[in-house]
Amino acid sequence: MSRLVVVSNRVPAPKPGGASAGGLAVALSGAMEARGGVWFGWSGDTAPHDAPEPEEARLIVKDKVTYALVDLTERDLEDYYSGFSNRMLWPLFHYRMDLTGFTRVTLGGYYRVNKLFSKLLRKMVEPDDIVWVHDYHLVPLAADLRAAGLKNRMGFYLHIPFPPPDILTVLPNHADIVRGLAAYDVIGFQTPYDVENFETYLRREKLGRRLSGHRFVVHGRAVTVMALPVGIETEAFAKTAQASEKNALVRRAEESLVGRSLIIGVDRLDYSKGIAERIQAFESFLTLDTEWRNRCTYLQITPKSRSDVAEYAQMEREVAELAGRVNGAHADLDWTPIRYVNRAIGRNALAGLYRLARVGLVTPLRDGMNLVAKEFVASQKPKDPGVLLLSRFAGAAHELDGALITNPYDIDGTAGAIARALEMPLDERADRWTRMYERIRNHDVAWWCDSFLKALEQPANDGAEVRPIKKAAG
Ligand SMILES: O=P(O)(O)OC[C@H]1O[C@H](O[C@H]2O[C@H](CO)[C@@H](O)[C@H](O)[C@H]2O)[C@H](O)[C@@H](O)[C@@H]1O
Ligand SMILES: O=c1ccn([C@@H]2O[C@H](COP(=O)(O)OP(=O)(O)O)[C@@H](O)[C@H]2O)c(=O)[nH]1
Repeated sequence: MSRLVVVSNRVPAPKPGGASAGGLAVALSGAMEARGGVWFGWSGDTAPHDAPEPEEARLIVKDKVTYALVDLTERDLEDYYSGFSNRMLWPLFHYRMDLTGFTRVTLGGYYRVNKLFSKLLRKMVEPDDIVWVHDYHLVPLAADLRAAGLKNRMGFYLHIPFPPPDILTVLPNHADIVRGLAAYDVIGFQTPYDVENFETYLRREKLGRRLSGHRFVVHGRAVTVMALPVGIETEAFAKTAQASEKNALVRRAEESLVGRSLIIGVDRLDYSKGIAERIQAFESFLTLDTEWRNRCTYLQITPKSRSDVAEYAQMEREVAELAGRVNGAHADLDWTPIRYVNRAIGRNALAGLYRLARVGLVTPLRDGMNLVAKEFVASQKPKDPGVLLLSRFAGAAHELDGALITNPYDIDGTAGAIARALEMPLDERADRWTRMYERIRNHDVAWWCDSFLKALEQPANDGAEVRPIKKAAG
């Protein structure tokens, strides 16, 4: 078995109190701990503005995993992470052209950091290693590594949606980004919709086509393209949830409900998650279904995220104001309808809270997958499960057909679905839950990881023409 080298912007390197809220790190941690290898990426630390460019990554070895970490300067983070990745690619790929901000400076920073990663990484990669790069921050990395002579098998997985061509082409360097993808041997997307959008883009822009099945020609190079939905450690998560009934925080939360039904939402504070629309739907539900007043509590756990990006800072204010306004309008002397928590909760307690909840609200406006939806399902009591309300715009909706599927833009429709979920009889709840649990048990994170690596480790021998990759501009 070849050594695996995983590359991602965020690396959950072992550090005291380092609980990470974010699905990529959560998904990969289990897989990396099981297989071992090298995990390369940003350390999470900021180097001083005038620090010399690093010549080597900093290594931390824990069990089977070597974490190879790079500090980035404030300028790099501003341009590459906050700028091009999170102010251009993120909103655009989540269908939010209105929130994008493109500048040549941030674009330059994106290519600059990818080149820095390539410079440090190629010193560590051995000829037999397989390299698996994750997410939109690092698309050009393989082209840079190939330009430096690396011939390894390299795969790329996109954790966020791949948008339709009319949206993607808003990106001034869209052709370069897709040329960057062509340097990989295997490209993984979350859902068949993403593959469909990719294929339509190639056809319309005349940059490639499907050969057959999973094989595509992209910019003249043959690559494997797959829809492979990311999973969770389903059975381990279910056990954690069961054990978490005794967790002190969960017990406190349960006692504080004094018998009221719990409705839960767990999301990074991100406009893609539809938190404001969800709060509005909850308010509409309280207004329409007055008999539920003082009989349910909505707990929204929302750690702050990417606060250096202006759109996130603005959203922080708007959501806090909205939650405050709804509470002001509907609270009673002994009841606060919405508990809005801005800190990250550890996964043990989270599992117990999901299990306590009668309803899980997962209503993003657009989401690559959404692991919270799967964690909620994994945590339920088989004999008395809660109900998942799931946006049709989450990747998870392609798999979790036992959820109540909602349109988060339809505020009153979502309000009606909350009432339906709270009132759903046990046999229907159990039937829906069983279908979903079976799906996530059979398609867990180990399945996802093994399926991708199998495709990456076995070169396809289809004789398709492969011509050398031109270096991506930057
Ligand atoms: O690293 P951050 O900027 O703090 O953001 C956290 C992660 O958010 C995104 O997660 C995505 O991956 C999940 C797992 O596949 C998926 O369920 C979710 O729908 C996606 O939004 C982002 O793609 C990651 O790179 C970030 O680390
Ligand atoms: O307070 C929190 C909030 C979230 N999470 C975790 O962060 C991940 C969020 O992943 P998801 O795919 O739902 O969305 P993303 O944040 O990656 O867009 C899930 O595993 C959550 O359990 C956490 O550990 N603590």
